[in-house]
Amino acid sequence: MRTILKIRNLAKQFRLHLQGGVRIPVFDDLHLELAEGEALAVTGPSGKGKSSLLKIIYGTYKAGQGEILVRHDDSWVDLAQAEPRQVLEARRRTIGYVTQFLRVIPRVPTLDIVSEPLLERGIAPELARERAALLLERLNIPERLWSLSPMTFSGGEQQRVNIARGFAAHYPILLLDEPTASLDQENKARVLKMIDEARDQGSAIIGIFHDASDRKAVCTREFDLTRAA
Ligand SMILES: Nc1ncnc2c1ncn2[C@@H]1O[C@H](COP(=O)(O)OP(=O)(O)OP(=O)(O)O)[C@@H](O)[C@H]1O
Repeated sequence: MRTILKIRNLAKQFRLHLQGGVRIPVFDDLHLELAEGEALAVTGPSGKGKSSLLKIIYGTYKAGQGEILVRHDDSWVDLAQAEPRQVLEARRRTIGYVTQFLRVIPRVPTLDIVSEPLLERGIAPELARERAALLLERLNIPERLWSLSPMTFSGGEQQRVNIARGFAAHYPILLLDEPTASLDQENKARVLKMIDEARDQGSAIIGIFHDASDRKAVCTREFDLTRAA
C-alpha cells in the first residue's frame, strides 16, 4: 500500500493573545507516516493534543512548524504551506473529517446535508440522494426525518447524520474525532463497520476513540502522543 500522509517535524503551540499572551505548547518535532488501508488510533491523555493534530491535518489550525505532506491527485502537497484554495481542494476530494458534532444549517433537509459531498463531486442528484438514503437507513435515521433539518434532532441522531455525510463520498484520508462518542451499542457497531469498510476500500484512517474496545475493533496501529512529541 502506498504512503498517503507524511508529517515531519510538526510543532504547534497556541498563544492566548487575550490572556496576557500565554503560550500553550502542544507538539514539538512530531513525525508520522500513514499508508492506504491503515487505521491509526491517536491516543494520549486529555489535553495532549489529539483533536489539535486532526485539526492541523485538516487545515483548521495552522502548524507552527513542519510539513504535512498529503498525496493529493497523485502529487504531494504540503498542507502546512498550501494556499487556502489548495486546502479546500484537498478537503473536497482527499481528506474527510468527521466529528461528533453536526454543523446544522437551518432549513436544510437531512437528505440534502448528507448528499452534498456527492453533489460537489458532480454525482447526479438522483444517485446522490439514493446513496444518502442508504446511509441514513443504515444508521437508523427514520425516513420521516429525512426531509427535516436536523436542528431539532437528538444528539445521537445529529451525530449519525454527520457520520452519514462524512461517509457519503470516498476519501483517501479520513479523520475521525470521536465518531462513536454518543452512540448506543447498536449504532456504534454500525459505525465501526462503516469505518472498517472504508479502510477495506483503501482509505487511510486517523481516529480518536476514547473506548479502547472501539480502537481494538477498527484500528491497525496506535500513535501515542505522550511518546510522539
Ligand atoms: N483553539 C485553541 N486555542 C488555545 N488553546 C487550544 C486551542 N485548541 C486546543 N488548545 C489547547 O491545546 C491543548 C490540546 O487540546 P486538544 O483538544 O487537542 O487535546 P485532546 O488530547 O484532544 O483532549 P481531549 O481528550 O480532552 O479531547 C489543550 O491544552 C488545549 O487547551
